[in-house]
Amino acid sequence: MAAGTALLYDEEMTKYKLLWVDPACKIEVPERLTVSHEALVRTGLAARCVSIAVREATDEEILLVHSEEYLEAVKKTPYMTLEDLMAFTQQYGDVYFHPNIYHCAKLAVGATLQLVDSVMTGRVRNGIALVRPPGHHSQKSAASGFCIFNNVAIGARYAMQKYGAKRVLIVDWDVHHGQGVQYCFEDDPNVLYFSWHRYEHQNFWPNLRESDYDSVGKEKGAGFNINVPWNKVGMENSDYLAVFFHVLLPVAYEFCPDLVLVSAGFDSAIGDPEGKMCATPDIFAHLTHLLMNLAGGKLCAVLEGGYNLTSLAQSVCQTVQTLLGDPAPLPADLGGPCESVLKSIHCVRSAHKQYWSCLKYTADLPASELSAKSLKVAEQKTGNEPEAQEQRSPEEIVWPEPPKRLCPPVRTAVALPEGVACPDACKRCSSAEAPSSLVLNRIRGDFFKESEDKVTLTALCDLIALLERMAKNEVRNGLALVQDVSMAMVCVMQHAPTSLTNRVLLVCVGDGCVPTRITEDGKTLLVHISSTEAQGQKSKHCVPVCLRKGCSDVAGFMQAVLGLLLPLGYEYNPGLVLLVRMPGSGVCESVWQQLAGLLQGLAQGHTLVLMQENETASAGPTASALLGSPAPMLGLLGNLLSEDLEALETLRNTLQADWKLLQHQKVEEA
Ligand SMILES: NCCCNCCCCCS
Ligand SMILES: [Zn+2]
Repeated sequence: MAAGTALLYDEEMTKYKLLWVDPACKIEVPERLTVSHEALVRTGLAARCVSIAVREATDEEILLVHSEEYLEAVKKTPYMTLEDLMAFTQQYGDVYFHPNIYHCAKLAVGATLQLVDSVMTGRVRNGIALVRPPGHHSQKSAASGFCIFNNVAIGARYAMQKYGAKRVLIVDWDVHHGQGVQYCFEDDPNVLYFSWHRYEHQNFWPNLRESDYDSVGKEKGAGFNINVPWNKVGMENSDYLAVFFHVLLPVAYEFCPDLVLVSAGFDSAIGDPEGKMCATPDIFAHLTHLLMNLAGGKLCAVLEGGYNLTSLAQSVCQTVQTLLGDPAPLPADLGGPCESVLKSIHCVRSAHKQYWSCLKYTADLPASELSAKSLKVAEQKTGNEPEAQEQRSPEEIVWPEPPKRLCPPVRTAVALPEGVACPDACKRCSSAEAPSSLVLNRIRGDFFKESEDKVTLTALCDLIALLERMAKNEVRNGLALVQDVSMAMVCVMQHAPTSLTNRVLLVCVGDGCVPTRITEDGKTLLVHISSTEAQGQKSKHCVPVCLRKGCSDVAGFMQAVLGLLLPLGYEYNPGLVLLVRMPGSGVCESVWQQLAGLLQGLAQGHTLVLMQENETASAGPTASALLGSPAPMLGLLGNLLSEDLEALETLRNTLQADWKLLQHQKVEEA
């Protein structure tokens, strides 16, 4: 299993800049790279990465995307006079040339390809290339938006040609639409391009009609181009997460890529003069985490935009720290997506429902939306400006520093019955060392008035000992094999330190009943995925999910996780995630590992997995997920059962009054 995070950077790419006056280009400065790299060095993150040398791209590599005419023209720029450079620049939009920019553009592509090599060969698990000039706006025969060569588009073609990558997912979280990438792959079903971008009904650069949600790709590529327009500024963390849960992740898992490229632009962060959004830098820790179990963890992030030097540096650090495997606290008070984003999400899901079975049950767009589309086009004629923006200048906007992250010395502790081997790299935890007799008495008092079943008692104490070490942040997460998972659940809820259990997300996988004393204690959110219709009451804190084919239904299970469990978990923001595998759950190993991997984005990674002691075969795979190994790819998901999808949709529509992050469509105004 590949490990390690690559970091590609070379100060040579700082050696070009704007040589004349152009208000549209003055924000693209060399300091963007130096502040990012220096922040990684200062925080000690750079030292934890595997430094990979950059190189120049070859002509052949550049020609994977660009025309010979364009390449030949750019080759002449190093020898141009200032006047010639200005004249040459005139033919393109919002970009500038410099005698050294061709050299730097080759290094940006070369760095990207070195990163792809390192990940595809397994030298590292994932990585980031800090490059300039950026790439996602440049086209076959045109420079655009500070971009000369399309780094990520070339990277995708290179991965398919050299490594036989079948399906490449490109996630473009930059605040601008990477039209260059869209044009490159719009008829290619092997490259799924996802972009969100400031649009304001075509009033924002690059002001393209084809940046809207109804550009879904062409011919064989139909369905493989996803545009999420931000029609207002000021988008927040909840908006970004809602789009991941209700648009990107369900489709990305259905697409099942064997490589993820991120056009990592950070002009979508707060303080950026271009984006004018309000999402805080720590959101990139979670966006990164949510992508890290795709493609067996093969993720290459390539810098695009980001023009506020403070939020850029913080966002880069947040991304790298998560690539390195460190857990992140959730952003504070996550709510639901705003009205405008609800419309965008609904429009995108509607435009793509015919291509992706996970979107099949998207409700029709309200009539108002459809007419609004034509209305908006009408409005273009008037070119009316979006409403007045924040009066403060971007430099004056302040936001809290991203929170420090806990990194417990022990990643995974295990409480196992005698005779069960401790999985590699895990630390065995036994009560022999830890809790005072107080806990033992408490447990004895609760569980064993009469019989003194030593074995069970010891197992429960081992479990509590593990949780006490988790509460002290000596241990990040844990795995316990127990005789009776129901009893163990009750024991955890009763005896674990309250710092962990004041809000517990309890995820039960498989048939079986959960002790009601748990679901009524007001400090638990239960999500129970099983094959049986909900017997007990359904409530805000008790969410039964029924998969008619049971937990062995990979597609249904993943859609329940991505579109229901994760949004609930992020909004609930638990102190502990208790993941329980009920006896005979039938859940398949790789789905179980996906779940154990994804849930570690919550509770700062404090996940406790409970399994029946006879599931020793699953102890190894579960431990590897808890240790941070990416879950195996699921392969192409089978078709979703209509009844399950509909039931899931109904469940979300019922619960969204209480859980706003479940909102994903604009229901017809009453
Ligand atoms: N207000 C200045 C207009 C700049 N328009 C081009 C932006 C390119 C971003 C590349 S990520
Ligand atoms: Zn941008």
